[in-house]
Amino acid sequence: MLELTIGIVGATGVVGQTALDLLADEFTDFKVKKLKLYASRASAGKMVTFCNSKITIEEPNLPSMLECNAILFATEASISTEFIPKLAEHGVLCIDKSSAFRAHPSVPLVVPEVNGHLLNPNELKKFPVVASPNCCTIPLVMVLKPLQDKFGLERVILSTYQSVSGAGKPAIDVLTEETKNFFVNQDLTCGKSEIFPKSIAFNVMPYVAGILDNGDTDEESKIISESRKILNSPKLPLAATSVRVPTFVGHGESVTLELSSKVTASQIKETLSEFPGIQIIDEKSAKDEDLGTYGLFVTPRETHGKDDVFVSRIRNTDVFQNGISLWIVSDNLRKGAALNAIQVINSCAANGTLKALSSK
Ligand SMILES: NC(=O)C1=CN([C@@H]2O[C@H](COP(=O)(O)OP(=O)(O)OC[C@H]3O[C@@H](n4cnc5c(N)ncnc54)[C@H](OP(=O)(O)O)[C@@H]3O)[C@@H](O)[C@H]2O)C=CC1
Ligand SMILES: N[C@@H](CC(=O)OP(=O)(O)O)C(=O)O
Repeated sequence: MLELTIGIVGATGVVGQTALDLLADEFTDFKVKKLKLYASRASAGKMVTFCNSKITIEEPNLPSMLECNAILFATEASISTEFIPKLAEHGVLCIDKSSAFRAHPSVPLVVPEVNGHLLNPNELKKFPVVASPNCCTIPLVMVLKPLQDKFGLERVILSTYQSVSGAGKPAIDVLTEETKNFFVNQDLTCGKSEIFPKSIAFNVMPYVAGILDNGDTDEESKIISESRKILNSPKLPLAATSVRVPTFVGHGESVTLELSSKVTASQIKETLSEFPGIQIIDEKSAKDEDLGTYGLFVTPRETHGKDDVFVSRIRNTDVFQNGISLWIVSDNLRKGAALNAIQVINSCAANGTLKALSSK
């Protein structure tokens, strides 16, 4: 098995911490020979325990990062922009969780189950950078891809229900504080925090990141453009409304789509259940005792710590000629972020990319 030195930039954040958990689980096909952790100046010097060894957090710096075979960037886009081109030049595989390189024409935007064939060792040898999509894009394309391949995809209308962990660790603290304030001080002013423009506790907000000139939010625009790139369908009509809700982990997505041919709900179930990484929980006619762990449908909280993308509430709708509505939910920190990135490293270990890069 390939033994690798792996780096995580943003190791103290929610995505970085999830990546650490996943690497400690040893679910990967490669072995972590050495782990190097990076965060901001405020965290530099702190110790993190990983598999019984203590690792000192460093500020990102090129000499140290060049010791890595692969680095996961789980911090803001400006850090990726600063370091990734220099590391790539030296043959370090960079997996970027930020949005910095997602639209770059020479950078593959990869969900391994959907377009893992883009992890081509010959191409990655030239520029070893892989972008990992937005946490709503990943589960959405996991569901759209098998339907597109089998039935043809005409259009998509999406509304998201995004947990606060999508906005990082400080956002989890804001929801906790606002909730405590309500119960302890009976204070529920609709004031803004440093993270959200209005109070998020006991509220919902049709606003995830800034609003662009066309009226979409930045989040909506990313979901649209990234889905089109991954599905290789640059003109796919896709309308998205991103909504922040007061849950901690797990993003939900309500999707209505039009397919090119007439399809029943049971054909959709059959097709999706054959796709790796998807679980269908949609037993509306079952008796209570036969419903299993998740019951009739899956909620965001139930996905916490789970790797799969869950699909429920699959049904025909007459709003389009061949219309289908369904509910998607997954752990935004796992498949929506850290897990997808580690799967990319895994695939690059398996297909010879990392071996080719180390001999560069
Ligand atoms: N959360 C999610 O669901 C998803 C997040 N992403 C993307 O992943 C990235 C990380 O997000 P998330 O974990 O949620 O964010 P967090 O706010 O939880 O963590 C941010 C991390 O970045 C570090 N950091 C901040 N400034 C610097 C710096 N100058 N140099 C090095 N490290 C720095 C922080 O270190 P310190 O603790 O020292 O401040 C911390 O480790 C972002 O690009 C985000 O857009 C993508 C998909 C989903
Ligand atoms: N913005 C998303 C998470 C995220 O970080 O997305 P992106 O990597 O596209 O900025 C959310 O808040 O739920």
